[in-house]
Amino acid sequence: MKTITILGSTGSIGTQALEVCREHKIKVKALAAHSNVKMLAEQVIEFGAEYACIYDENKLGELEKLLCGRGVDLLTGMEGLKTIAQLDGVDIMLNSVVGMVGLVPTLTAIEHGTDIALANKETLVAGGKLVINAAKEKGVMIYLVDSEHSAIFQSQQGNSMNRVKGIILTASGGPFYGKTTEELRGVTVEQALNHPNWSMGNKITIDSATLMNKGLEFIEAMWLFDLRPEQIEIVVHRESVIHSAVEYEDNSVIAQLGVPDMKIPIQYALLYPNRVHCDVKHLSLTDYGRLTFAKPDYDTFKCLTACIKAVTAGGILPAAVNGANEQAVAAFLAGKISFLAIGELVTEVLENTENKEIHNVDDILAADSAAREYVAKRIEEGQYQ
Ligand SMILES: NC(=O)C1=CN([C@@H]2O[C@H](COP(=O)(O)OP(=O)(O)OC[C@H]3O[C@@H](n4cnc5c(N)ncnc54)[C@H](OP(=O)(O)O)[C@@H]3O)[C@@H](O)[C@H]2O)C=CC1
Ligand SMILES: CC(=O)[C@@H](O)[C@H](O)COP(=O)(O)O
Ligand SMILES: [Mn+2]
Repeated sequence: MKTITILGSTGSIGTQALEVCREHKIKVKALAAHSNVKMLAEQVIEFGAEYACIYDENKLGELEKLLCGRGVDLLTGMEGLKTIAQLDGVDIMLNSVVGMVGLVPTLTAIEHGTDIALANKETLVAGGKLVINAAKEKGVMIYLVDSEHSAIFQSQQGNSMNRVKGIILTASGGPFYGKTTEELRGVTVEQALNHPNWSMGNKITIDSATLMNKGLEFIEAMWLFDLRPEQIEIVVHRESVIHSAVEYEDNSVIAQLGVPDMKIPIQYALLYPNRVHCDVKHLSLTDYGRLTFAKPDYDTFKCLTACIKAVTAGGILPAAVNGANEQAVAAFLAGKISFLAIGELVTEVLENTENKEIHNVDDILAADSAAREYVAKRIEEGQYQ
């Protein structure tokens, strides 16, 4: 029986991962959330976890009350996440927290030699070089949860002798596909959260609407599959049935398909290499009738362009655009800035960040903080309402 830990167990990925654990009898040793103390306590009780971490210290007292007398080790803050990342006897740590906060726990688990199932894409965007190098050095496996990267990985199975020419990274286009900048002026949070195909947490759903998500995934793919920017073609595929594809040297293209349900890649990551029953709908291609493909609109969706420019330049710029985006998305969700301001702020940070090489994790954290401060200041100045 496999034993896992989950950071971000109360979120969209975390709760679906626990469904997989329930169905496939995976032992859950530790769980962590940010502030949803009630759901965390319920999960800890149901799955018999030995450790529980609530990141927000102010909620620790409440967690103590909810888990009183159960012999669960209670943790908080970054130290708590790092403790979970270094537990012995764990086969896989699923990192499904949202945002850059996942970077240090990922590096800690790798250092400890624990395999990782990675949903937390911001970790690779900001710290790809450190994460990949550390994983190689320690011989740690990174199982991929993001649907496109799981699809690329799945499309490579049995092809280790074959040369990859490039990949096709599919994008749904989000709720605002086909809209002009003028039409995007004044769109609401509710409209931006209305993803056509996927049910996900708020931050990634906004990233899908701005196409930042595809920019983050472009960077993620470069690190995971050792690709150059020109080897990645982004294709808008409105139906989200083809989850991405790999093109080989002979121009043969191998893709992974399925209904848009994260249970498939989550289960594949946790049970790899086994394919067993998964509680999702059957894919009926005849019900779809036809599948469509188009080029993305790089002018309107500025975040996508900013990500590609950032990763092409390298250094701290991917961390900077990611930090700017995290700050801007939080402000948009809080009703402080417009939808279009997200792309403008991310671009502004890209253009105003002096690039540097990354030597260690502090370089990444500093670039992230500087970008966030820049965005917060611009919003405070009233530039982006
Ligand atoms: N949802 C999806 O389908 C997909 C998501 N991803 C990626 O997976 C990650 C998670 O996404 P998603 O599940 O949608 O996000 P959600 O917002 O639904 O969930 C985020 C989870 O992270 C927890 N969390 C946030 N900050 C911390 C922290 N500092 N310490 C501990 N826990 C924390 C939250 O706890 P709390 O509930 O207490 O706030 C919650 O459990 C993101 O990086 C996203 O890009 C990738 C592909 C698909
Ligand atoms: C489910 C998943 O992996 C998301 O990252 C998804 O890709 C979002 O869809 P789009 O960014 O393509 O709209
Ligand atoms: Mn994805």
